[in-house]
Amino acid sequence: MKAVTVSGQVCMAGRPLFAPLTLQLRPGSWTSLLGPSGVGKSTLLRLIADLPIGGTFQGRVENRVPLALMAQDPALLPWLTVRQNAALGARLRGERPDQARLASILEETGLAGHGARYPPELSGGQCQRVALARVLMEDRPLILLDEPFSALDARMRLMMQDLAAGLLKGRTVLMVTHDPAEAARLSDHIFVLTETGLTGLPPPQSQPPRLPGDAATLACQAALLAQLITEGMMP
Ligand SMILES: Nc1ncnc2c1ncn2[C@@H]1O[C@H](COP(=O)(O)OP(=O)(O)OP(=O)(O)O)[C@@H](O)[C@H]1O
Repeated sequence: MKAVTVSGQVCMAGRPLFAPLTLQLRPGSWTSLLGPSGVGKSTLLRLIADLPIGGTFQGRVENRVPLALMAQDPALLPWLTVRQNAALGARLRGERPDQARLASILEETGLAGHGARYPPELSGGQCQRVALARVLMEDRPLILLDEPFSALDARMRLMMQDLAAGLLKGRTVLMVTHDPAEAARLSDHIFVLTETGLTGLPPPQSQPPRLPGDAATLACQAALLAQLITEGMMP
C-alpha cells in the first residue's frame, strides 16, 4: 500500500485556510493532527474521505484506499439495536452481515452483553464503542477519526484510546484531536496544522499506546502544548 497523500490548498469564501501543504499517511501507522479551531483539520479529513467541503480545493489526493470514518458524534440510529448499529454498513448495502465476525467484534469492544440494547440506553462511552465496532465491521485499511473521544470523561477516554490502539493496530489511521496527551499516547506521527501549514513533531520512541504518565509521553505532550501556544491556540 502506498502512502495516501493529500497536497494542495483549500479556500473558503475565496480566502485560503492554510498555506499549500502535503500530508502523507504512512501505511500501517497512526498520524495525529492538531491545530487551532477552524484552521481546516476536519476539512482535510473530508478531502481524504472524498466528502464535500464548503470551499474549493486546489490540489490532489493520491493513492486513495477504502476507508471508514468515526467522529465525536457516534451517529447511532436510536431505533436500531447495538448489534444492528454495528452492522449498519452491510445493512445499508443490502448485504447480510457476517454474524460470526459481528459477535467477535462485539466481544472485542466489550459490547457482547449489550447487543440487544438500544442507543438511548447506553452511556457515552458505550455509544463510542458501538461506533468503533461499526468501523471494525467495515474492515477498511484507512480509518479517519475526527475527535472521536473528546466527549468522554478522562477515564473513559483513556480506556477508549487503549481499545482503539489495540484494535486498529496495523491500519493506517488519521486522527484529528485537540488533546496533546491523546496525540502523545497514540501516535507514530504528529502534525500541527496552522495557517502557515503543517509542522511535524516527534512522538516518543516507545510503541503506542503509551502510559499517560510515562516521562517521554509527558515530554511530547509538553512540546505539543508549547507548539500550540506558540501558534496562538491557547492563552
Ligand atoms: N460547509 C462549509 N461551508 C462554509 N464554510 C465551512 C464549511 N465547513 C467548514 N467551513 C469553514 O472552514 C473552516 C475550517 O473548518 P474545519 O471544520 O475544517 O476546521 P477545524 O480545524 O476542524 O475546526 P475545529 O477544531 O473547531 O473542529 C472554518 O472556518 C469553517 O467555518
